[in-house]
Amino acid sequence: ENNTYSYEVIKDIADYLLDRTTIRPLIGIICGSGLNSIADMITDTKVFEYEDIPNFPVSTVEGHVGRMIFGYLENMPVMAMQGRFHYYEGYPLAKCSMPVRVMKLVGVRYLMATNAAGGLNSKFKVGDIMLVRDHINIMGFAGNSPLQGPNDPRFGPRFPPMTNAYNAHLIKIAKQVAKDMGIENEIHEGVYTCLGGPNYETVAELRMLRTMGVDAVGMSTVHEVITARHCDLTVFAFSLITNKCATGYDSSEDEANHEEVVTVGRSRQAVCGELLCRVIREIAKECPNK
Ligand SMILES: Nc1nc2ncn(CCNC(CO)CO)c2c(=O)[nH]1
Repeated sequence: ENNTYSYEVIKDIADYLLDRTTIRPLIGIICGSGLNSIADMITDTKVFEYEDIPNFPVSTVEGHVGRMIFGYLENMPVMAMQGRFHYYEGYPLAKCSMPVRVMKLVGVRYLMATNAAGGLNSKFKVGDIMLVRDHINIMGFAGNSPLQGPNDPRFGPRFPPMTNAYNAHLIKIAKQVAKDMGIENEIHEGVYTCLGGPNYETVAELRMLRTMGVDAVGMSTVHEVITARHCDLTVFAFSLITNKCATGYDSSEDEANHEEVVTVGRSRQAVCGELLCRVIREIAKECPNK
């Protein structure tokens, strides 16, 4: 059943974590495929393996470990998920997104989500970073939403708005940070969509998505962001473009494969980590009493 995580169960998980660390995170981070080293930058850590957290799901995807890391980045208290849950693993979207509600009840105010994605926009090169300006919730078009089922008003409203789901101020900061880092020609802004997976897309599906204005395709993030906006977290997200989507039928177009996704992720995680830390540094300046 979609909403197997009641407020009370989520609260118990949050309390389990809060009882075992004095760290009180303001920022929640989700590490995408191959981007686990972002969490390795966190200092003064308290690490929880997912399997040790009562009622928490476990990650089953290669390239995804399964632990929640509390600690500090740029002197900001954070909690980071190394390994997330995907719909293609057989988890309902509400289960994939429940860690965001745990973050909310732990006291987090910002969600920073990263993912690996296929580049659909022809301007994107492998290794580029796309700041998510907006998303298209394709799975929601068929009624598949993490918010399906009874609404608990303690999290948020029955019908939450999704305009400006991705905070424009943080996108502006990220673009300035990219300029400071000298990577403005590897940074883009665009629309992300999440498909159920685990199969990659057909050429016809990719052409349809491109026609609909999608710039990058993945299998995560959208439902986590919907859940985050429902409980009023400020959202920042970026996609690491790990491969170009094949939009032609000639065999020269490279076929997506997971090993390549993780390899590119690992090769670009330093710049991804640097970008995230510099945005956090700017957030820290705006949160005097952290
Ligand atoms: N064409 C295409 N290229 C991609 N590169 C990474 N991902 C994100 C999905 N990552 C999966 C499998 O690599 C693991 O979660 C995708 C995708 O969904 N589609």
